[in-house]
Amino acid sequence: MADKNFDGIKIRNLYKIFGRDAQAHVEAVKKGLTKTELNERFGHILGLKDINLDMPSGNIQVIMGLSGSGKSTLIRHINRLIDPTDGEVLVNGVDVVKMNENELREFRRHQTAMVFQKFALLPHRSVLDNTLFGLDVQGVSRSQSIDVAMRWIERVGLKGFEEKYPNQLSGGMQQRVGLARALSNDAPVLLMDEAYSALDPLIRMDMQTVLLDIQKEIKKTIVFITHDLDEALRLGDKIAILRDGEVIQRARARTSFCARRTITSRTSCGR
Ligand SMILES: Nc1ncnc2c1ncn2[C@@H]1O[C@H](COP(=O)(O)OP(=O)(O)OP(=O)(O)O)[C@@H](O)[C@H]1O
Repeated sequence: MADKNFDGIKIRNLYKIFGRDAQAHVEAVKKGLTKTELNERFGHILGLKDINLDMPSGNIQVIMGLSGSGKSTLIRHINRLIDPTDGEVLVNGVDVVKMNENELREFRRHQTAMVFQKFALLPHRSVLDNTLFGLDVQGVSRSQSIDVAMRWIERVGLKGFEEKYPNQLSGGMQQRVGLARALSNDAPVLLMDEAYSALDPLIRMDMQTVLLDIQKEIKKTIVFITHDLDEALRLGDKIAILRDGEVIQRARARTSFCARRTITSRTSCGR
């Protein structure tokens, strides 16, 4: 289970500029150069601009926004699949940006797990073997890892399917495997990038229920990206909305009246 002393995720003054000479333009962006100007004058793309977010331990932080608003860029900074142009990404008080290669490898293995939109299952591995994958990478012994994997397979509702292969499962079932694999790692941070967007609406709701149920028990720090307002309001303890790489609104959810009003009226309510 997640460490009670885990200090959550704090993102401070994060900027990402895509292009060959990104660093040369960050001061100008800080002084007000817009995404359009940066692109037209210098051929660089502004991915993120001055992102500041506090994601407390045990919360589900939803990131919403239209296509191209910067959601994937943001979540990929948390496990440093993308290096920022400027700023800090503090996970449990440690700046991921400053980690060396070894520290980063250990951090990714033990502190974070990811669930992907397209499931990212290995087609020639069974449900059990897919679920074991992260534990194999962590070097956990087989006897121990099988116990852990079987527990999560059961918890996500796939007991009896351990020996099936991904192509023998529906999309919803495949995503349950993705979730079981991520949870088996027991990392305090769970990153979910459009994890449910490929699922049919009823299955999607089902998976939201599975996640909320499990979260009551595991209390991970979850970052969940979605395009869908209803999903955001159902899942999020906190919601941040991005546009053109900037946070344009924040809301607390599941007090959903306030959040829905906030999102539709473009004002702020809660931090
Ligand atoms: N490797 C890259 N090189 C150049 N520009 C990029 C790169 N990755 C992302 N971008 C740009 O950064 C901005 C944010 O993209 P990002 O993929 O994070 O958006 P998104 O909100 O996740 O979109 P979607 O919902 O379509 O996945 C966009 O303008 C995009 O074109």
